[in-house]
Amino acid sequence: MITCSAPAKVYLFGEHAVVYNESAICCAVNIRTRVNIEYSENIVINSSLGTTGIDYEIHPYVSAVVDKIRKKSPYRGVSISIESDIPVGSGLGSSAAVVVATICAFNNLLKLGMDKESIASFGHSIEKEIQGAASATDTYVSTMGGTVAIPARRHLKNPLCNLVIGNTNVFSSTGQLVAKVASLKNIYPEVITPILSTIGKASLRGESLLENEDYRALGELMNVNQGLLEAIGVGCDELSRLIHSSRTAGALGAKITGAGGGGCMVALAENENIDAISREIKNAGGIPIVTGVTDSGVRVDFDNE
Ligand SMILES: Nc1ncnc2c1ncn2[C@@H]1O[C@H](COP(=O)(O)OP(=O)(O)O)[C@@H](O)[C@H]1O
Ligand SMILES: C[C@@](O)(CCOP(=O)(O)O)CC(=O)O
Ligand SMILES: [Mg+2]
Repeated sequence: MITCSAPAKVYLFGEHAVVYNESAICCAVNIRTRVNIEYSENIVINSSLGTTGIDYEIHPYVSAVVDKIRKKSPYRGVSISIESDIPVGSGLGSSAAVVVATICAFNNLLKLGMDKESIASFGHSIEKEIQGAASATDTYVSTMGGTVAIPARRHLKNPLCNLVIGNTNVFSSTGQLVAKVASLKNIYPEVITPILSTIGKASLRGESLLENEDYRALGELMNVNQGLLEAIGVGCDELSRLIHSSRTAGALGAKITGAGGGGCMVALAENENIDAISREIKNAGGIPIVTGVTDSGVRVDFDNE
């Protein structure tokens, strides 16, 4: 049996805009998905979503990995069992983490000899296949860990501040939200394109603020980014409540992370405000998760094959 795990991620800046090649800053965070794999008579995929064979309804991402690897290097069967601390369909990159950890597990079981760059780019091809348009950000950051400036893939200083995530517990499908932004951009290109490009500029400015450890300004620009995400239609009442409560409780900045339309927000917080922010997220109907950036991307946790 082999166990591989991969982390979730949050965007300090740039979700959605990054799909149109604008800049983004994305951090791997300390919440992980673990994938166990072993040889078996046939193909079994087990997760909190159910137990299936190859099944593009219930396990589209894992099924796509299984199919693609089988074409490259045929094998008889495997049993895959997934345990995850990352809420599914919540903007924390659960899809990227499960894809990257599954590829890593196959890589070790079948001795495919893939390096991390190949795992990340294989992961991106799967996200594109299932999600429709998809940036390479989630799969890259989940593979490599750390705080990464996109598109340069430059590792930045990890923020010394805390990250308080608030989960609305409202499921949102990334594919649908990406399609919604595409449709808005199609109808009003002269309005939406500059908004996406301004998000990219906020992100670029964020790179130097992060390097200078100017978290006050970083938070202020995260709030600007939030306004622009609202403008492209990916906000919702539940997210707004958590974002505004976090700011009232002292967050330096707070915004959606990931696709939006539900899912999670992230607040940048100094130590003394963590408890108040968590409490206010709870009072506003959300589930708080206090976390930090991890440098540990995808990894093998156990291998006795
Ligand atoms: N633990 C898991 N086990 C099986 N599939 C998962 C798991 N986590 C995520 N997925 C897959 O990823 C999908 C959610 O991906 P997505 O819509 O991109 O949201 P996000 O990546 O923000 O969580 C799920 O519907 C499921 O297909
Ligand atoms: C909206 C987007 O920028 C991020 C989506 O992240 P998540 O799947 O919601 O965790 C899409 C992408 O980059 O492919
Ligand atoms: Mg996803």
